[in-house]
Amino acid sequence: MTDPDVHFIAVASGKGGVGKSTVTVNLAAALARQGKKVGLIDGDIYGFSVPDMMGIEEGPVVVDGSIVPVERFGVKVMSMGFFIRENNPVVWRGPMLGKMLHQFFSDVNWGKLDYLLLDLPPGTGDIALDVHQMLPQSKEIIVTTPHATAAFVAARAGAMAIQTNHEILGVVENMAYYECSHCGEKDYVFGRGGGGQLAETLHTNLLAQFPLGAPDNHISEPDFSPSVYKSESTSGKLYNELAASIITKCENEV
Ligand SMILES: Nc1ncnc2c1ncn2[C@@H]1O[C@H](COP(=O)(O)OP(=O)(O)OP(=O)(O)O)[C@@H](O)[C@H]1O
Repeated sequence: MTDPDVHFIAVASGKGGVGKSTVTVNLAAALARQGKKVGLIDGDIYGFSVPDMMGIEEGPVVVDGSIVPVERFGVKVMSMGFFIRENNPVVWRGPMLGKMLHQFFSDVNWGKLDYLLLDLPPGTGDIALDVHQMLPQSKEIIVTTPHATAAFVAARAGAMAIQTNHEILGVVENMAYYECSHCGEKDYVFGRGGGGQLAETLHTNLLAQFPLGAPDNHISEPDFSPSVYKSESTSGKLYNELAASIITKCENEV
């Protein structure tokens, strides 16, 4: 994957469970809805979850010696999850995982892409560092919840991005509030201000704030997925706005 026209965007977080993978798959789907050619690498190699979150049931196929990624919601996806039977844990050591990730870039037939998103493992461990170094040209989005501690820990992931010379596109605050479906009032159940505070610490912008709430998807729908919000839902619209601002940031630079 050496095409100079591809925008690489790594999505990082300090802590696990803040919604990094949710943000990655939804941003990828929203970019695809805006007509972009999008790839997604599930780099959370021990804790892969992207295929399940997107409702992918099939695996990639090999054509002429190269792996063809699975396409879902217009997004081409590669994940360690495709190569692990059932839901077994990955018991490989770091260097093997690094090699595997390398192959996701080199041996996969991505075709023409505008954006390649990378769901990083949480934190600042070896694999996160490997991935940062593997993609020197990558930009980054840092995901946090509004809680002050989450934002504090996420600042370390931001510092890693800066140390590896990755440009930070901005901060996304997930689970920012709960909006009452009856009266519309917002309840800041996990506290307030973490995203803004993190953006300030990293000298960047708060790009988006996503509310609490699972997608209103039903298993009987033909394109069911547990985690991709419908375009016309409240969160889906916010993801469309985030995708538009990412496109502006990435494509309008000189
Ligand atoms: N805005 C949200 N509202 C409700 N639930 C959410 C929201 N965002 C994420 N979740 C849920 O929170 C859980 C953690 O989300 P996710 O897996 O995206 O986090 P993560 O940061 O990638 O975690 P890890 O790095 O540990 O894999 C999932 O069950 C997901 O469905």
